[in-house]
Amino acid sequence: MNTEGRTMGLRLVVGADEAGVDYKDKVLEDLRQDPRVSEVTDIGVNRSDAPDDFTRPYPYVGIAAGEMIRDGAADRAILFCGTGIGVAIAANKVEGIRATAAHDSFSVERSVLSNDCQVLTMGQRVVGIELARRLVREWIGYTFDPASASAGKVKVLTDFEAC
Ligand SMILES: O=C(CO)[C@H](O)COP(=O)(O)O
Repeated sequence: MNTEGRTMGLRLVVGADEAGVDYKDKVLEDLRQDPRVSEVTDIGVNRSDAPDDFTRPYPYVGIAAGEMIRDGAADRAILFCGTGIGVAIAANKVEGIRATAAHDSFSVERSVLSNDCQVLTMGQRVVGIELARRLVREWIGYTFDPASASAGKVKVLTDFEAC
C-alpha cells in the first residue's frame, strides 16, 4: 500500500547481457502491459548501446540489479544471459539478494514460496521464448508468506549475512 492506501504494483528490474538481450526485450514488452506491475526499469544491455556497453559482461548486469533491490529502488528483478547462471551468481553477491536460475514451473513457484527469491534468471540458450514468457508471468504472481514454514529457513540465510 502507498501512503494514500492504494495497492502498489511490483517495481521490477529487467536486465541481460548480449546473450540474453532478445528475451529481455520481449519480456519487457509483456511486463509493460501487465497490470500487476507498476514500474519496469530496463538496465540493459540494449541493441542501441555503444559497442562497449552492449558487450558489458553478465556480472555487471547481475550486480546492478541486485544493488537496486538492496537499495530499495526495486522489488524484484528478471535477468537473462546465455544460461541464466552467470547473472544469478552475480546478483547473489549483493547482500540480502536471493537469485536463482529456473526454467520450469515448479522451480519458479518454489523460488518464491520456499526461498523468497527476489531475482529470477533464465538462459536464452536454454529455454524457448514462449516458456520464458510464461514463467515470468507465473513468477510475478507469487508472494512469499513470512508466516510460512519456509520463513525460518530463509532467516538462517539472512542471519548468516548479518554476522
Ligand atoms: O551464460 C552466460 C554466463 O552464465 C553468459 O551469457 C555467457 O558467458 P560465457 O559462456 O562466459 O561467454
